Amino acid sequence: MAEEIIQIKDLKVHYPIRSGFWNRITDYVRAVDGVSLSIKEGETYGLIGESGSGKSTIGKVIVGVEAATEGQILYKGKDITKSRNRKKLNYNKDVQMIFQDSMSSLNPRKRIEDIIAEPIRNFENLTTDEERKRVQELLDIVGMPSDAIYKFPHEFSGGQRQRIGVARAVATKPRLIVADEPTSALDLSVQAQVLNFMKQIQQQYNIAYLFISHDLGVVKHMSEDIAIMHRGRFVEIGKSADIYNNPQHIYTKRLLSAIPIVDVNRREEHKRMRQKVEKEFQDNRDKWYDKDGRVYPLQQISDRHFVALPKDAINSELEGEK
Ligand SMILES: Nc1ncnc2c1ncn2[C@@H]1O[C@H](COP(=O)(O)OP(=O)(O)OP(=O)(O)O)[C@@H](O)[C@H]1O
Repeated sequence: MAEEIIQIKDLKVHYPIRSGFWNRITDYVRAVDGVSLSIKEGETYGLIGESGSGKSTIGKVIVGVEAATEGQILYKGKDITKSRNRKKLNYNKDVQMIFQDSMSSLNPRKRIEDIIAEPIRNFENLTTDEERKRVQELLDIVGMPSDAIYKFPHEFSGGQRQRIGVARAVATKPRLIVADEPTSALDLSVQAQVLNFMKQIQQQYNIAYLFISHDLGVVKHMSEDIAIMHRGRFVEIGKSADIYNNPQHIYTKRLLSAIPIVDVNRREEHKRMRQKVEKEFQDNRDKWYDKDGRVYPLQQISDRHFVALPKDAINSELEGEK
């Protein structure tokens, strides 16, 4: 069985809000408020939530561009919030990121050769010929022509730039890639191509992905395990098939009901189902959320399925156990 490559334990990221003449801290944005997850080697973990739920912040802490307020991140069992462990484990080489917006994440003034070679230069001492060979291999892997090396990012389409972003992320032969909405800026048909070759590369190189998206439909095709996030906390986590077939939290049900359906004959039925789910959500939100509008801690409901059950359900279960 695959080993866990990364474990996040009770991660919190709170950003201070300053105000007033003295610019004092008056409150905190609890962007991430106590989440735990683990990703196995070569597997994809899907992180789903609407805008502002805290998904990108988790990704940023993993790649080290944001700091954790509390909690631990273990890579191969070692806490990488300590810089000596990051160095010892080659963490910065092994963990890479793919961004949503390839136009702003690829330097517009650099040629593709330099963009892809940059991470290699940070970690390896290759000759110019060796480096060019590696860059051309990487372009080949993501299905781009070899003369792309002489061009600049604006000379490519969005889908092609996303491929270049993937080639760059794969350049250091990473073990884990944080993919933050990698296809949400692309047309549907191009999305499918990019997702397919991300899967191919994963199998070829045994890379694990943390796949971040607001789109449940996309994550379903990519991930073995998923977490649904809302206001900094996990609402429901488990095997993606279990959550899709048997969602338990009213928020998850609402997200699933919002996925558009293709079959025109079922549109009316789907509309009625959406209205029913929305009513359930509005009628019951006080039970499922605390006074700050946050979900309660996760409870295990079956082998790998955890749900942030309402407080009443937790209390009545405890009553039952007495
Ligand atoms: N540097 C920061 N300072 C203060 N607040 C921040 C900072 N970065 C993010 N936030 C806030 O933290 C919350 C979570 O942001 P985050 O970007 O992680 O959400 P997200 O789910 O990835 O959303 P999106 O899909 O829109 O990127 C938001 O309320 C955001 O405004």
